[in-house]
Amino acid sequence: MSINFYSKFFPLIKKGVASVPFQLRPLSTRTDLFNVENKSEEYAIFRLNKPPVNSLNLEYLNLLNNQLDEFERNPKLKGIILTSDVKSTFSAGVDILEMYKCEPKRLEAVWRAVQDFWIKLYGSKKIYIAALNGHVLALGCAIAMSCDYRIMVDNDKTKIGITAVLLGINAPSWVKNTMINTIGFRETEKSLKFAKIYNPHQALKLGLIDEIVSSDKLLSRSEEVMKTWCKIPTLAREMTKESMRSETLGKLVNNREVDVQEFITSTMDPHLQDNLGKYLASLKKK
Ligand SMILES: CCCCC/C=C\C/C=C\C=C\CC(=O)SCCNC(=O)CCNC(=O)[C@H](O)C(C)(C)COP(=O)(O)OP(=O)(O)OC[C@H]1O[C@@H](n2cnc3c(N)ncnc32)[C@H](O)[C@@H]1OP(=O)(O)O
Repeated sequence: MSINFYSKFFPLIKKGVASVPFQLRPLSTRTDLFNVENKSEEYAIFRLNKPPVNSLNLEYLNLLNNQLDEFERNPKLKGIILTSDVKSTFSAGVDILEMYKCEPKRLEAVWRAVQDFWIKLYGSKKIYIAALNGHVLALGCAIAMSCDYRIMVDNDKTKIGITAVLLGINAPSWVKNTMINTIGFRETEKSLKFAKIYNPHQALKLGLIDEIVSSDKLLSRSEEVMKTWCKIPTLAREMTKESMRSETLGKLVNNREVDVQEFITSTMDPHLQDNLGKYLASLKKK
């Protein structure tokens, strides 16, 4: 079995690693939109910070993709805790303004960046723990499901799920596959077909998340889990992750153009544009 999982799927990144010698990174990286805090040589906390809801537009996706590459380039780093500094929201998914009345070229770039993000995250050999401080919707939910473990705050008002179908959208197959791998086929079918949104206790029962903790314990519990997992023999853990995920990953890696075209065609559809307009207005009316 190949252990060169990351380089198999990311030849350009491999090239970067080969040509740029590893350099020691500063202890933390802070931008206006996210914050990386290296807790030790072994793991870091990666906090999204794009109020009000960490929606993902093209520029933000590009920024986050660069940061994922940065993590991959650090051979000592074993894991990342992905969380959000935005009060009550982990992520509301793609910025709907990128999809509404959009230019096809820009929409294509957005979706390619979404694909890149998922491929990098789902295909990473590192340990990703999602510390879900708030709402986890649409692509935000796909991101959480692509991590290795999900811990969510104990707050009945916090929502997690994918409601694409309400807008007339058939979720992309890689999102469906990620969900099937997380909660199984039947629950995925019900969840997507009926636009199910769950509170943390419902999500735990389903296996969509792995643990619930009070908000003050979210990070300490995530770090506790991370420290335990960092002790697992690295190579064996990485090989196990690769063997569990390569088939699902390959389905998008080998099918990116079709996925892009499907997304553009369905998003540009006048009926969907109409729905998106009404949806945006309803979000703003609240
Ligand atoms: C719409 C297409 C869905 C497609 C799904 C398809 C497949 C799933 C897999 C991949 C997905 C890809 C595409 C997407 O991810 S599209 C994003 C879909 N996201 C949502 O439907 C979430 C919508 N948001 C909410 O439900 C709530 O905002 C939330 C529960 C997250 C937070 O509620 P809260 O009450 O705290 O805040 P609000 O007042 O609702 O929002 C504040 C502010 O933010 C704006 N906003 C919210 N979400 C988005 C967004 N995704 N994009 C852009 N802007 C967003 C909202 O309009 C408010 O704006 P303003 O009034 O302050 O101007």
